[in-house]
Amino acid sequence: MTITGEMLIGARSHRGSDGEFRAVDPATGAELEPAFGGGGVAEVERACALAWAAFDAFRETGLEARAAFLETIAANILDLGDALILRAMAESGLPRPRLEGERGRTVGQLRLFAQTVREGGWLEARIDPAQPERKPLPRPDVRQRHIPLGPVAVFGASNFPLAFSVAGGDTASALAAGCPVVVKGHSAHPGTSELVGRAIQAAVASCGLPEGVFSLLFGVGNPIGTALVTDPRIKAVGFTGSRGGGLALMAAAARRPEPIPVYAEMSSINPVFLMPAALAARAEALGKGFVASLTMGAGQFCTNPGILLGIDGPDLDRFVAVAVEALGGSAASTMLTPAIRAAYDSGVARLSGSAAVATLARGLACSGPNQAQAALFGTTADAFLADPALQDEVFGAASLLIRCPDAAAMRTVAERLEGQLTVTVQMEPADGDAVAALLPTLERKAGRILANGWPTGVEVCHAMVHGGPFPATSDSRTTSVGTLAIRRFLRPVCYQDIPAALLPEALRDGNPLDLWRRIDGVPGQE
Ligand SMILES: NC(=O)c1ccc[n+]([C@@H]2O[C@H](COP(=O)([O-])OP(=O)(O)OC[C@H]3O[C@@H](n4cnc5c(N)ncnc54)[C@H](O)[C@@H]3O)[C@@H](O)[C@H]2O)c1
Ligand SMILES: O=CCCC(=O)C(=O)O
Repeated sequence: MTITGEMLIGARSHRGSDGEFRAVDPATGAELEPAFGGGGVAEVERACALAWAAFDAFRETGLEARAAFLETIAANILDLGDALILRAMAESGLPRPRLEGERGRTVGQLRLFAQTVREGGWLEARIDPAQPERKPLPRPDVRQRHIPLGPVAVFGASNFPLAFSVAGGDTASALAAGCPVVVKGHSAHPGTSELVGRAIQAAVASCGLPEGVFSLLFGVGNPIGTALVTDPRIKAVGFTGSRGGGLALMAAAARRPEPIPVYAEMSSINPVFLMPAALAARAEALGKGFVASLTMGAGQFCTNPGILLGIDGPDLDRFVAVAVEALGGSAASTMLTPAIRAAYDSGVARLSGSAAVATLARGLACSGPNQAQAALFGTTADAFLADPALQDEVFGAASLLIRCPDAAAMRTVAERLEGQLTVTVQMEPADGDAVAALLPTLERKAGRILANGWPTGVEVCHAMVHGGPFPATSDSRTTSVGTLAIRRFLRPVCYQDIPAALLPEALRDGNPLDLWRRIDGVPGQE
């Protein structure tokens, strides 16, 4: 399939005329063909008009039809073959195994949402039958189902050009909910975005859906994103990116005459608590495991372990010695974009320039453009508590070890942390009491709590929470990975004393969709 540099607006391909840009191969610095035409207000207007026109029909598609649509997208992505992997490698600098794995994750995510749509539990159908004889007042017939919010704007993330981009979790969960999607593609991987976008566009056509169900827009700079978020037909936003970008879009959405939710995943340093018995039992293995997680994907994971806490002592010294050796031998890696590399360098300079921070190790020297060295820094609990800037995210393979004098200091630092996507405790059974004392704090700080794993590597499943309190995300009640993500794009509607013939299928007597429903408070398949 040829990459044309065009946007996809409903069924049409369209070249924008508001400037142009090219992808850059971060490993070489070379620009990649073709040039992509930038879109503006006119393209946003067209895409949103089509999305709104498609909404009522799309939201009433049958469960099987919508599930089949998601599965067709998955099949179309696989049919792109190696061309997709080669383009994504060239645009991201990420290695083939990573991208092939990410393609599998993207396809699996679409199929998991298809299964979820078919099951229908997301409708959360509830029926409280009328009780005309009730005294002193009769009870009306009250029924509830969830319906989609409306067209959703999705911002593709730079660091996962497949699993968090055009057909990523935000798009998959929004489409599963019955929401048309307008994607603002990331300028770091426009060719990858166009290929996947055409896979979705083809699925819309082959499944007989209204063309406005999906559009893909590109723009030069930020104006197009702001125009999209402020278009009145857009009813929610999915975003993964910088804290600044997320906050700006949240502000734009809040200023609208009709404010809308922006589900932004922004920043997290994912603290790892090295508990005493775990260090005593396996400090060396923990040191190696930490460095492997830190340097995965050049550290460009939102789940990257950016901070470690341990209690001072010889076992922590054992951990440091192994981590320093492992990190010191880690090869420099190509980062996604010059801007992300510059942000990383700036963060590393800030830490290494702090009088309260020691540089414990740096990775092997860079040997090509846009490469970055891993870094491990150390400080004390007191110094960390004295300088809030020390918990600012450094997006990349850099981490800060905090030496605590005792468990109480570890708990004090934990209380001071901002909201996180993940917190991890490396523990042995003998650490149980200490972890129990920490857990209430950890629950208040994070969306996901791990024991003895590493935060990088998010399982796409029903129980996953990839979210957390601000500033990890804009809404701690949600997740952007896992089937609960569909909830972000749904709202409940109550039907009171509505004539049976006018009720949606999900709420009709006889349960024609064979759903699990809550009848008079009792769950079942009546
Ligand atoms: N939390 C995460 O998972 C994650 C992922 C990638 C990047 N990041 C962070 O973001 C930084 C920059 O990387 P990035 O380019 O992916 O993120 P970014 O926030 O700069 O851009 C993400 C997308 O949002 C758009 N955007 C950003 N700010 C905007 C604004 N004010 N108005 C309208 N649209 C806006 C961009 O055009 C892009 O399409 C990284 O250095 C890192 O700190 C975080
Ligand atoms: O970068 C954000 C998502 C991280 C992720 O999905 C993973 O760790 O697998």
